[in-house]
Amino acid sequence: MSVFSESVLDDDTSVFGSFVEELAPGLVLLLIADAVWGIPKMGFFGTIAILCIGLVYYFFGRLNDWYSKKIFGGILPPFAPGSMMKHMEMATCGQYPWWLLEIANKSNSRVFRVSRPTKGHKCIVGEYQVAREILTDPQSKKPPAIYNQMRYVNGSGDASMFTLNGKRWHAKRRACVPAFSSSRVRKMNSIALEHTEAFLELLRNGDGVFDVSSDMQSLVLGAISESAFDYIMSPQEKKEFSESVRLSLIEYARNATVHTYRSWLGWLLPGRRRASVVAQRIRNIMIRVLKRYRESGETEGNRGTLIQLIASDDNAFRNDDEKLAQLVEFLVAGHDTTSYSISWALISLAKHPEIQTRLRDELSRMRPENWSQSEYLRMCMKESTRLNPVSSSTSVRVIGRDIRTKGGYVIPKGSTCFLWFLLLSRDPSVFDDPDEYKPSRWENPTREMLDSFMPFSLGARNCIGQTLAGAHLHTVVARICSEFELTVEDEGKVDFFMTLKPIGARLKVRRVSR
Ligand code: HEM
Repeated sequence: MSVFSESVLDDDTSVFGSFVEELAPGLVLLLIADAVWGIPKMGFFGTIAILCIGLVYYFFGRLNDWYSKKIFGGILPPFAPGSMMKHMEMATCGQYPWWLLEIANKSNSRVFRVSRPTKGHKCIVGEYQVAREILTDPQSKKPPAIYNQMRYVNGSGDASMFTLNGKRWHAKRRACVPAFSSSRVRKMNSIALEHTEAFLELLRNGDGVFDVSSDMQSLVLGAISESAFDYIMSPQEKKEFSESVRLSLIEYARNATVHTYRSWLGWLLPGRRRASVVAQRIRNIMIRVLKRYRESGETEGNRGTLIQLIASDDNAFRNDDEKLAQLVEFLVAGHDTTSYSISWALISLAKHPEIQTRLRDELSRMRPENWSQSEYLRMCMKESTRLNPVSSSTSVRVIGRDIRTKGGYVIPKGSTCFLWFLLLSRDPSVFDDPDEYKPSRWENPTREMLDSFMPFSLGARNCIGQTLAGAHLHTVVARICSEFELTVEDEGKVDFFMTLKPIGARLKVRRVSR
């Protein structure tokens, strides 16, 4: 599978690049002044004065580092190589996680700062002790500047659980927790199994090849919509929803969080206009979901489902806009992550026939209702989630106190920390052969391995849907593998925005006797 191949360190523009960028405000002023008055009219001293502004700006940056050291009694984490422009370019391309992983593996610290044109320190965190400390600290907060962008995805710009801090977040979370009780997850999972059976029927009658990401997206979207919202999505709606989510996440979750000016320019930018149109389409689908629920009302069958809990709670969700925003969020957060996790698991098994055969043998010795207890299935799923954690970077926090890294650096209070699960789960000092798919490594895991594995994040803001995701992952993968032998027809390519996606990967299936 093609991943990032060009080495960042071969293209190290760090020293010269950051100097030029930090000098840039002075140069820009000079150009403006030249255009307005003409440099000759400004005179020699005027030109020097403007250049000095740039220099002061540059030295202030250096001074800031020195000052921080004085205040925090520690050295700030090192800057990642690469200029600010390079980082912004990489952060908006699909190869960003691999690029950061390469930086982490080649540098002496898995915590490093990156240059962004916004206030405060920005740190990439790839050290599990620091990640755990940040995620479990009640003083850590989600930065509104980043999470607020996600609000546009629902078409109204209204707040939802994922984007809020404080009391309003807590009320929404508490209202939705019962939808993920073990009995509800069992019911939801039995619907996912029905959708899997329908998919297997298509495989039996198909040409023996399937596009793993798009088929798993369709399967999981249908299953979550039916089981959590009591709504059966048409194939057309599924397609429209997936495509709209893709386009709106590219704009709001990726481009606008890096280029903050995009929010100010709004309708002037084609990407922003397009994202706004597709966000309305997402909202329209949810309006139909809510309308259908209201027509049928609360029934024995839908009691305790997400739609019933959200629609009937006027305190946690104060109006229809908030209800719709929350419904969108669940479908977006749930289907993308779960379907790509299933896809990665199937791809890993397809690439490793001996592991696949061992798994199939183990499943064949068990009754299907006991598959979830299969130790080998659990190890295979854990390993594919470690190797390709779909939510590689969804956790961003502003820290409420100074935090010291293993190497003795200090991340100062108020820094924005991007927690990269890919960097944790491929740390060579924790995992032997970190880039290899080896389920057996989980037979006797070390404490460090267990502590580095946090695909659903940690603390109060961990994933509310993790039990459902885990159940779907085990059920769908086990059911497909029990009947079909998988091989890779086309590896496709890896893409990243919000989640890590195996795009265009096609698997070949051959039916095995059961
Ligand atoms: C393999 C599948 C999944 C993965 C890897 C995953 C991962 C995550 C992660 C890492 C977070 C925390 C983000 C943060 O720290 O800011 C999160 C939050 C969340 N997830 Fe998931 N998730 C998955 C499936 C689901 C499902 C199935 C649902 C619901 C149907 C869901 C709903 C949510 C929601 C609503 C939040 C926000 C929780 C809050 O802020 O209190 N996720 N997820």
